[in-house]
Amino acid sequence: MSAPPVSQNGEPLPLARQVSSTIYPDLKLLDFKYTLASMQYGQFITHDISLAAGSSQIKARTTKCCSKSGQLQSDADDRNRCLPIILPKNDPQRKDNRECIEFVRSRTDRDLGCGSNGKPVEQINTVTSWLDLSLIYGNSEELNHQLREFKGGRIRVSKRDGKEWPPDTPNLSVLCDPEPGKKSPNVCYSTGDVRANQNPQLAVFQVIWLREHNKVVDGLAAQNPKWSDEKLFQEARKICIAEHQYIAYYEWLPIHLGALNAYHKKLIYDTDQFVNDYRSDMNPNVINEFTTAALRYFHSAIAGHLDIISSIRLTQGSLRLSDYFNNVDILEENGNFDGLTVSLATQPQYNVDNFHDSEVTQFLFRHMMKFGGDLKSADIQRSRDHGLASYNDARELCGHKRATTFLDFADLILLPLVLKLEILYKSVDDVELTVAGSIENHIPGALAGPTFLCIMAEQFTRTRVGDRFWFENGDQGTGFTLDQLNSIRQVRLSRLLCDNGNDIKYMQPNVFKQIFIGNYLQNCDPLPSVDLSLWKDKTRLRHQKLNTKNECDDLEFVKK
Ligand code: HEM
Repeated sequence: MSAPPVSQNGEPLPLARQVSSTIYPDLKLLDFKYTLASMQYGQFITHDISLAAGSSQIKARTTKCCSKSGQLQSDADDRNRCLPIILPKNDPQRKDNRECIEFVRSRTDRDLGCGSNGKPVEQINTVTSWLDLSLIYGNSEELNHQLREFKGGRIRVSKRDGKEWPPDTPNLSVLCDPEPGKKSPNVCYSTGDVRANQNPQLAVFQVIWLREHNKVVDGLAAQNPKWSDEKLFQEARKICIAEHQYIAYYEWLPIHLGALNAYHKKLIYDTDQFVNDYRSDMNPNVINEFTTAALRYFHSAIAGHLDIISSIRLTQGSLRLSDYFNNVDILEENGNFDGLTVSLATQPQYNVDNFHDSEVTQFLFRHMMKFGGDLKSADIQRSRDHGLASYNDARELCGHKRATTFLDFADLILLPLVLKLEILYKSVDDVELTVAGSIENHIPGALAGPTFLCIMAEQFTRTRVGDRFWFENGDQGTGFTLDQLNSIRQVRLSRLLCDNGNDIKYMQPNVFKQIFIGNYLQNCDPLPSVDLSLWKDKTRLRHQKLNTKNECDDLEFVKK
């Protein structure tokens, strides 16, 4: 019902940390094509659509299963709350007298008293599953109201150095890990998502999109001075969500799923017309196998250091990621905001493969300690916590032959890695989706193997087809006009970085890709942006014209 899985013969599965160190060693291989923006936008998309209730994605929780210094706590045996990640005897962290890494189980429908008897528990997503910029606008009306200024349709900001930043949170010690003993006040942003301060470049995107909303809203207000705060806010929100959906599906997805694959699966369309593929019977919720396994595969693209890079792409400094988890002070110091933004568009992401940077596998959220957590172990432990389908089940569901021997896995996985699976697991049916899915050979043109691609394609279909407000659908009441839609289809993330950085003058058109032939660094101005004049209220104009000509009868006719 809720117990984590054991192996087919009833013995425990290999320790998650053992699997992590055997399959995912630290090797820093740079991707020669894609930038850190590609990795970081993936996390931004994730935070828009998924946050498992109860899982700590920023720092240790109050329920302690394993202390910060790595000792099992009294709650550790409470299997409803705790599943501490046990360190194997030969683990490097054992030398520091540590025995475990903190792991609190996700909350389920049973915890909320709404599970059904006799059915396995289900985890709960605490954010809206739609791609709706909920991490900027909030996941509830209450939070949305806290975030709004209720003047001119704007989102509340703090102004510092003449720039707009998200307001400071009153929950500094809950959401951030402030630097002890620091003289100047610590910055900790209050946004639509609790994870906004988790790492500096995630926070960069939070700031960019907040400023984009306020930029769009000011543009709309200039076109339509009579519009109310509510009208301005909702129209700007609708435009920003459309821009985000366009960037996610037409810029980001083709890189990760493969452009042809995305096209054939009807995730993207080559058209200048409306596309209305909404299905009221489509469940848009995030699939557990997607969010707890497939999408997390891109954790391997995380770089353990972040460069600070000038507008003309000279590296001016570098910082260690684990020094800046849950601490975004750096964004507002010494003009670093632009330096970190430009670095997103310049620094290569790490190869999407089975290697992970030790900044996230040894030092995650370490906050002044020598060691910290291990993201890969957490991914494996979380997949057990959520009771995911096995690799063999998922593989079969996605149209591949069910394996009966380990060698059968060699159709999709390189032999040396199959052998590692055989050493770790007792039976082919014990092999976990999150593990084997992440070592499949990539499909040409995509950044994942067939099983993860199949799960991701299913999810991204549900996310678009299950969205009644999908930006391309041309709904008469809620959608855009064709001109407006085609203007949104011009937008690029590059232009957003230019417009909403502090003072960025140059950018390559596709910031997910490194500067190369066909993607040269160029002046920001010619990069396309949404033409807000298309939102000038035509009905009012026409109304005025007709009235001035005293043609009220014609107006009645037009209305009809
Ligand atoms: C510096 C970058 C990142 C850090 C530090 C980070 C950290 C984390 C942490 C701590 C968790 C929770 C682990 C658990 O206890 O279950 C998590 C969950 C997750 N991450 Fe990341 N992550 C990063 C980037 C990414 C990227 C690039 C992607 C995908 C493109 C991604 C996708 C996910 C997903 C899908 C989840 C599960 C969310 C949920 O449903 O609760 N993350 N990440």
